[in-house]
Amino acid sequence: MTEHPSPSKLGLTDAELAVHPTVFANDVLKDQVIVVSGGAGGIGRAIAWLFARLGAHVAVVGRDGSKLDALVAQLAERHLKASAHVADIREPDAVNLLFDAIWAAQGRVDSLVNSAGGQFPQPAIDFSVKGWNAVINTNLNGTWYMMQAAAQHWRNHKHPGSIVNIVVVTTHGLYGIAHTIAARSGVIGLSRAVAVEWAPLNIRVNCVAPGAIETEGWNVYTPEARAAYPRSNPMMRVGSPWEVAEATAFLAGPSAKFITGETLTVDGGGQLWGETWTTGKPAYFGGDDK
Ligand SMILES: CCCCCCCCCCC/C=C/C(=O)SCCNC(=O)CCNC(=O)[C@H](O)C(C)(C)COP(=O)(O)OP(=O)(O)OC[C@H]1O[C@@H](n2cnc3c(N)ncnc32)[C@H](O)[C@@H]1OP(=O)(O)O
Ligand SMILES: NC(=O)C1=CN([C@@H]2O[C@H](COP(=O)(O)OP(=O)(O)OC[C@H]3O[C@@H](n4cnc5c(N)ncnc54)[C@H](OP(=O)(O)O)[C@@H]3O)[C@@H](O)[C@H]2O)C=CC1
Repeated sequence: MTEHPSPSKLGLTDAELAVHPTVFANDVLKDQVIVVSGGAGGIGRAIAWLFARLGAHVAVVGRDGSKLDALVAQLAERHLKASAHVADIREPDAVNLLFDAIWAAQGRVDSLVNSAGGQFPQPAIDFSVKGWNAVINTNLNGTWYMMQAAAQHWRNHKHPGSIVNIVVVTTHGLYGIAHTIAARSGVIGLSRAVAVEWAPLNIRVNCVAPGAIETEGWNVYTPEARAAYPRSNPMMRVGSPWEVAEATAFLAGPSAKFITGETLTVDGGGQLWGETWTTGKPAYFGGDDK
């Protein structure tokens, strides 16, 4: 994967996330257990901090154990409850064992937030089979394995639950990331379908669709593409992971107890106005990319 690292860190640091003001009351998720995939990434990390600060035990999931352990240590320093779980969401057996382990250790799971995911920018006409499969397996199949394992455990334990899937805004042709638009459209459709099937199990399923949110995940885009992201919406700025975290807390918790099958867009109005060119603006559209 080609990386274009920024000279400065993108997104929010743990020190900032520890004190960022929140609209929620301190104990709104007290005693709850929340699983956050991609919990050591940019958006997942903000979600982990917010949910832990709201009183939950946060089980953070990813492939890189050292990143997860470092985050759990940072949370523990502030007397916040968290545990680190290494798993590749593309491996259904590992995902099932993950939920077995969290239930065994914590005795409950209340919410699942799927923030693990990503893609690389490339014109669709040039996608390789391996590249296409990497994006579909991660974002559609991986998210599904997590959703199904969470729901099966809730059914077995006769416990209510809620799922929030972090997706991408799919209403525009977002140039250069067609594979992820396909995968995320699948997740949105799937969420709507199982919101109905799983309502009898007292499981709600919603999505949050972020616009351009500054995180280290952006290192897969060129500095020129990143510099243009503020023009992707009429607020003329990029979003913060905290803004996605608060929308996620709203949907995951009791504030959304009558909401299911919904997708909440957090994009500064980008669906209404703005330009997003993940591979640069082509000459055809008035840009200078050949
Ligand atoms: C309308 C509303 C307006 C809204 C405005 C929205 C604006 C949004 C702008 C930004 C959109 C989204 C941003 C984000 O989501 S950033 C945060 C997410 N994080 C990432 O994306 C991190 C990087 N991506 C990943 O890690 C992916 O998950 C990935 C699928 C690439 C990783 O999977 P895996 O580890 O399996 O992948 P590999 O590195 O092994 O690669 C597998 C094959 O994929 C192909 N590939 C990978 N990178 C590239 C590349 N840069 N170019 C072309 N092809 C690539 C390739 O075939 C790989 O195989 P090989 O290595 O063998 O060649
Ligand atoms: N930032 C943005 O502008 C936007 C982001 N999004 C989406 O929001 C989600 C979070 O994005 P963001 O936090 O910025 O991205 P990051 O790249 O910062 O974080 C993604 C996390 O996902 C984890 N992950 C990736 N693949 C797997 C896997 N197979 N199994 C387990 N964990 C995995 C990674 O951890 P590890 O490497 O340890 O496995 C990483 O911590 C993604 O789905 C992203 O596409 C949507 C719209 C815009």
